[in-house]
Amino acid sequence: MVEFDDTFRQHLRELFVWRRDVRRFRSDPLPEGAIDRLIETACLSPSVGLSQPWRFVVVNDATRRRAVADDFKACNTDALNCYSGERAARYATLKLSGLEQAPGHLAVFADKASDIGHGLGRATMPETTEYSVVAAITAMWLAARAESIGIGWVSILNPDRIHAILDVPETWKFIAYLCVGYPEAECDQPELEQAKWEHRRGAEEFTLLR
Ligand SMILES: Cc1cc2c(cc1C)N(C[C@H](O)[C@H](O)[C@H](O)COP(=O)(O)O)c1[nH]c(=O)[nH]c(=O)c1N2
Repeated sequence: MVEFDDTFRQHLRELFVWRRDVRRFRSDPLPEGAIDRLIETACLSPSVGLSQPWRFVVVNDATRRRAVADDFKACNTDALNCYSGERAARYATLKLSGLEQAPGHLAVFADKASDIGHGLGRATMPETTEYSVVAAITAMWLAARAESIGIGWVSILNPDRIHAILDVPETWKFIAYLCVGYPEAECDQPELEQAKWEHRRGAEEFTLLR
């Protein structure tokens, strides 16, 4: 039986506080095997019916990386055009991906057709497949931070284009594109909070008693 003591719990809490979505990466490469190790940890995550629906694509090919970065640029321009006035001006100052600098690129998909898990738990809530993949990404995000590696989730992308660029099976649903690398700086405050876009709110704002 493994026991976790107060010191561990305190460190774990610090890990949660200091995990960041990272958009600014140093150029030094990741150590050999780092991404594989993160994927292995992610595979320990809970999944509906033990279906392990996560599918990872390590994107090393420069042409595909360029195509993803170009898609981000196009989608980000469209996103900017959805705002106006002061909000648009503020949006334009935000750095919303580290695609150009991150040494590691990792796309994550959910396999909607896999029969691993024999459908358990998915009959009334098929979306639990995607939820399982997000649970794995969260585990990976924290495990990375424990190794001082930063992850940045990029969703300002067109899923169909990402699917085509990465040439993955039809039944895979695009969930996330992750930039992986060493952060330029550490901070205990979200970058969007530092940029005064939004602020983190406390649990009491999101909790009901019934
Ligand atoms: C599903 C999803 C999708 C995205 C994000 C997160 C998640 C969960 N986040 C990161 C997000 O902005 C960040 O998590 C919050 O601002 C809180 O900051 P910390 O993660 O605590 O640093 C994110 N950030 C960004 O710069 N570009 C993006 O496209 C996205 N997309």
